[in-house]
Amino acid sequence: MSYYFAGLNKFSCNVIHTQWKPTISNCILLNRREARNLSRTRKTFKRHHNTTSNGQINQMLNQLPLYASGEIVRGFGRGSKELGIPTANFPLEVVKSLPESLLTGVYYGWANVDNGSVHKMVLSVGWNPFYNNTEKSVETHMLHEFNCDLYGQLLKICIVGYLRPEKSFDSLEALITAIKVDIEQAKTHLDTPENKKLQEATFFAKNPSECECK
Ligand SMILES: Cc1cc2nc3c(=O)[nH]c(=O)nc-3n(C[C@H](O)[C@H](O)[C@H](O)COP(=O)(O)O)c2cc1C
Ligand SMILES: Nc1ncnc2c1ncn2[C@@H]1O[C@H](COP(=O)(O)OP(=O)(O)O)[C@@H](O)[C@H]1O
Repeated sequence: MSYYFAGLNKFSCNVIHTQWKPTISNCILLNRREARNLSRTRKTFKRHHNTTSNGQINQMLNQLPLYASGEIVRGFGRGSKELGIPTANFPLEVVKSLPESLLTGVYYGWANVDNGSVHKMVLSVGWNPFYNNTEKSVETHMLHEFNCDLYGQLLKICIVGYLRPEKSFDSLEALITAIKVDIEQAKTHLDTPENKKLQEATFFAKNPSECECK
């Protein structure tokens, strides 16, 4: 079988790729189908960001899956009240610690809170052009109903794939519709066997030191 490689960066977790192929470090092995998916994502990305160079696109996509964690802090409170789509926000230091090559836009992946069950998620990275935010934010909406708020708890995310760039919209309804489409796309992408594997990542377990995270 032919293999293709996607590099990981310092935010990634060793155990993910060592489970798959212990002899090769800092790489993910992709089979032909996965490599085709990556190439398709690259083309979608290029269509949306036609000013972005191939180098930038490759750099961004090659670092996925990308892992991050931090305490959940307050945002503007619009997610629940205006959109009906609550988003758990990372503090500024976590936002700043993410690689600059992670371009702004909408992503999908996996997330858990305080080492609990791992849920599908959609993620917004950027300045929310519809609201013209002045501060960059990284906001996670988990596809799960929580019966309490999560402020102060530990959020861990694994960013798996890219969906689209951030946009401004003519109305709040248009923004909500776009996010609902993102959610449906995320559900489908995360159901593929290669993406489902990442839900089991040791990164999400209680004691991260057990997974040799870098
Ligand atoms: C999947 C997803 C896609 C989003 N896409 C956009 C977008 O295209 N443009 C935008 O201005 N904001 C976008 N947002 C961000 C929302 O505007 C933001 O989450 C909302 O304003 C709540 O912010 P708050 O947590 O500060 O209250 C997106 C959020 C999510 C979860
Ligand atoms: N499914 C969910 N995904 C993300 N956050 C959720 C979810 N359900 C409840 N929450 C809670 O709602 C908060 C987000 O609501 P939101 O109105 O966007 O407020 P904020 O602007 O303070 O982030 C999260 O910080 C979390 O405490």
